[in-house]
Amino acid sequence: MNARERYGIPHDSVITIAGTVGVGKSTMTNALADALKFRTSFEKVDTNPYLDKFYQDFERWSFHLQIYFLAERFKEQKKIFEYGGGFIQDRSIYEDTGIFARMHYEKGTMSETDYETYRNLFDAMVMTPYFPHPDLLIYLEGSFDDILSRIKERGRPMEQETPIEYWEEMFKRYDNWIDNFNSCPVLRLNIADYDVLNDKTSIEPVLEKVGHFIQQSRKWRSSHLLT
Ligand SMILES: Nc1ncnc2c1ncn2[C@@H]1O[C@H](COP(=O)(O)OP(=O)(O)O)[C@@H](O)[C@H]1O
Ligand SMILES: Nc1ncnc2c1ncn2[C@H]1C[C@H](O)[C@@H](COP(=O)(O)O)O1
Repeated sequence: MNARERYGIPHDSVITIAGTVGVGKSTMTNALADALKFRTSFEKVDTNPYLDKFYQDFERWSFHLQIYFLAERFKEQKKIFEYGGGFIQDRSIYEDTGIFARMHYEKGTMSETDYETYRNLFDAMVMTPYFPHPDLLIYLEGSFDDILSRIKERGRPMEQETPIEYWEEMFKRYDNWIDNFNSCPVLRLNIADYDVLNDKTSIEPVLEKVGHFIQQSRKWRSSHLLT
């Protein structure tokens, strides 16, 4: 029996991994996809034509970058739908608006007009009854110091040159955002409680929780459709 069957995880599940920059989303995406034999949907950082420019000048490029990310994530969403699920997605579409666009608007590095335009587009594309929400959002959390060490260790030049206050602000916003998030079921995991890089067996308790959560949420969804 494979891991997916062992933990009762449906073959068409869609699981999205959320959390602040550097917390370990891509690593968890790979570990889960490998264990479940699912496809992956990654953010393409290296080929993003705006990301470097954005880190050099937030005001000039924040709108362009949000539109780019929105288009990319929407294409990925469509791909996941066309395959009929069975995906692990690195970062949710909800974080683009709930964290990034909002933060840049509130900090004054995105104009009100640009923010409104972006929000309207986001709501028209995503917040419709036709948008398939994931079965589960896995939220990765940890201490600010641990996350900062991971950003440093990974060493993307644009992130190294960004002031620490930017990461601090994002860290606080994530805390608040996840406490109020209700677009799909959430499983919170603390990065101190597993180590999928150095201990391959530490994915097992994660899979067990994932199976449990997805079964519960599917039962809930079907009973609400029936009534
Ligand atoms: N369990 C772990 N223990 C130690 N380092 C980790 C762990 N998970 C991820 N990392 C490291 O932390 C850095 C950021 O991880 P990554 O998965 O790229 O984060 P994200 O996708 O959230 O930005 C990478 O250098 C990665 O190797
Ligand atoms: N919506 C976004 N706005 C601004 N910056 C973003 C957005 N989504 C991702 N990013 C940045 C943050 C990181 O520098 C890279 C990749 O994110 P990661 O959390 O490491 O996967 O893109």
